[in-house]
Amino acid sequence: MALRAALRQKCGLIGILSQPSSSGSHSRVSAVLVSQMRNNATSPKIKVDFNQSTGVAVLSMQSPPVNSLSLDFLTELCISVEKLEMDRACRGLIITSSLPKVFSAGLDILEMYGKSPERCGEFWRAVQEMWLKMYSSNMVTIAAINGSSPAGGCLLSLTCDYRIMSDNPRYSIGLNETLLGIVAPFGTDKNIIKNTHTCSN
Ligand SMILES: CC/C=C\C/C=C\C/C=C\CC/C=C/CC(=O)SCCNC(=O)CCNC(=O)[C@H](O)C(C)(C)COP(=O)(O)OP(=O)(O)OC[C@H]1O[C@@H](n2cnc3c(N)ncnc32)[C@H](O)[C@@H]1OP(=O)(O)O
Repeated sequence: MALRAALRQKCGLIGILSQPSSSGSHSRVSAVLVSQMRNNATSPKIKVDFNQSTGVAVLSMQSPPVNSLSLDFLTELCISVEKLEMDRACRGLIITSSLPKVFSAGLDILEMYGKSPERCGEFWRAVQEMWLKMYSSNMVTIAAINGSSPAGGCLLSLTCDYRIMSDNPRYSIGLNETLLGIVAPFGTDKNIIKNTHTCSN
């Protein structure tokens, strides 16, 4: 109830949480997705539904099996958020998963093994861009965590203004990446590459 009151106060988003799927789509966002589909051989990993009447967009992560945050995924996510950010009609963003049981498994582990230093740098820059873009967003952002959300998945939800998680004891969330020997690198390119190499060796 406190959350609903806060949302009502901040930007009149009451009612959104109880109707996560939108009734209408936004033509500009659709154009972006069509363009992404043209550029990507694979199907889109992100689906955006914008509801004109509420000013709220629902961004659904749809990258089976576990919405892992690969470079492609992060790039698509950032483009989607950036486009919504530029739309003054869009005041709120709900991030959720269209997969059963998993919100996001965090960073794609395969991006951290056997890759060139250049690719590692590109990947970690994309991670950084994602959380900076989300954290500094002008939109009211909500993570609707409808499944497990370890490590980078947890980070993604922490970048949002609000988090709501399904009440299911089988879903876990937390910053468990050190269990895998992964330490998030510092901000400079030199350290990013050095640190990522440490992880993959
Ligand atoms: C530059 C940075 C600057 C600033 C950072 C700021 C702050 C720092 C704060 C935080 C840093 C955050 C760092 C994060 C690092 C990471 O995220 S590392 C990844 C950690 N993730 C995990 O350990 C998750 C492991 N997976 C699971 O626990 C389960 O898979 C999950 C509960 C998600 C789902 O379970 P289930 O439904 O049973 O599915 P499966 O386990 O059977 O998995 C299905 C297939 O998916 C593959 N998979 C799972 N997770 C990943 C992954 N993370 N990456 C790639 N692939 C993954 C799994 O292997 C299965 O594949 P298969 O079917 O066998 O081929």
